[in-house]
Amino acid sequence: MRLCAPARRLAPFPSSFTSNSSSRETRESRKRRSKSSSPSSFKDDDGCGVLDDDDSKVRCIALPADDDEKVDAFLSKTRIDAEEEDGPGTFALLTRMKKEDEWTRVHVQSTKALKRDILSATTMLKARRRTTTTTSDDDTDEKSRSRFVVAYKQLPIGARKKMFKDAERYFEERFASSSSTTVAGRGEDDGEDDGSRDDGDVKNSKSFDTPTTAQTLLFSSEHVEQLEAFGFVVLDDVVPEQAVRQMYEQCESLADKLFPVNQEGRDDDLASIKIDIENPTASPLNVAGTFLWSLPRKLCEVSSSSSISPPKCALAARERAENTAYPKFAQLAKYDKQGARYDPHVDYDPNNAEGPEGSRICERNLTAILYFNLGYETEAEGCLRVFLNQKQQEQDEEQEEDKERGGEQQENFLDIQPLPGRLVLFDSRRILHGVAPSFKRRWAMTVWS
Ligand SMILES: O=C(O)CCC(=O)C(=O)O
Ligand SMILES: [Fe+2]
Repeated sequence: MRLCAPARRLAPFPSSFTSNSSSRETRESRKRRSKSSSPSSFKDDDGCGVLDDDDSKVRCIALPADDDEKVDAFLSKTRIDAEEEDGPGTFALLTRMKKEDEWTRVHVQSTKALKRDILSATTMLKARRRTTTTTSDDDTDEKSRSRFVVAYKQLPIGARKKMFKDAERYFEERFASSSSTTVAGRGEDDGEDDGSRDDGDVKNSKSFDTPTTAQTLLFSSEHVEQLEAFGFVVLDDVVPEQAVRQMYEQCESLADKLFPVNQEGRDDDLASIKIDIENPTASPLNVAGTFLWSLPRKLCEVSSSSSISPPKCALAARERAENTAYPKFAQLAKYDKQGARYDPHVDYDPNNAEGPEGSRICERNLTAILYFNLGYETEAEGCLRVFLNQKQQEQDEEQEEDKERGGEQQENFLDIQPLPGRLVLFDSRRILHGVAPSFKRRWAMTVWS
């Protein structure tokens, strides 16, 4: 296995795991907000407009699709900007596609920086509109119909999920005659944890050749022993090159459908993909997800055929993976910005029981990550940084000292390159890890079983 040379001790990653810092909206800021946002009917001069729906308490804002300045000015005027005290919030967003005359619906949830989220979503939708609409003889008509509609409402903490559902219903009734693409960026995430809740789905319109399946013969007893001893194991080329390529292509086709987590300490964009394990070859990423969900069983099988006890994390993961009542999701993550990273964290949080049973953070046992990064073969950036646990580190240091007295001390982490077809498995409850700054688009699929 090719690993990056251990870098310096990790300075820029503060040990901030999950942030729970979203401040509650104060009475004053609510007052300010309601004073500053008065209109009660849809005004449409300037291409901007606001509608407050008294019954649903949803505020709906229409923004021109082609004028960033106007959008910016309007959002500032309505005071949903990052400077204002961060209140929990929810919004959803629609744009109208010209040709098919369909609504594309994008959901975004946010507790912070609402304006930034809206702007990045509008930018993305504009880009998508540009690539999907052809030049038309009826440009005026397109302009008049192309605008973004944002519905949002400020909420007390804890009420977000319900509100999100309400906003969704509101959109359905008001606008959505048909929706061509559904993107669930952050699903039921309440925006306060690591943003990787397993919810929502991405339906991909592109059709693929029948994907090649991932390897079935995978683990040796050494791999299982490594997982037990170190808490993690790395396996290369678990997916044939052709299959990695198909997976990579599907990732790229979904690139503009992912949403930023907007959480301190991480810069990835996410989508949660529903995995149909009954129909593994439904799409290349479904192959990948099915494969990742099959790993706990494989680990246990290899253990029993080699007469070694399966690692505890694998046993617990198998139970979860094989419970057919639990929905199966995989997280698709894209690190796209220059220097995008994910600070050190542990995937498991015993206190986080949000979401449906079977996909809660407090239930995670085994983390399985598959990389699709064609073009990363020679890069030493965007490594998965695994911190060696103390016990192991002490052992390594002792050995090192035995070998070369006075030699350089062993670093306490290992950098693992996100190479295409590489699989990394680790104990979700034991392993502290992060993503070192990446300077090239980086794709990973993760399943927590
Ligand atoms: O993509 C990776 O290598 C790791 C990402 C990660 O740690 C996570 O999403 O929890
Ligand atoms: Fe993680």
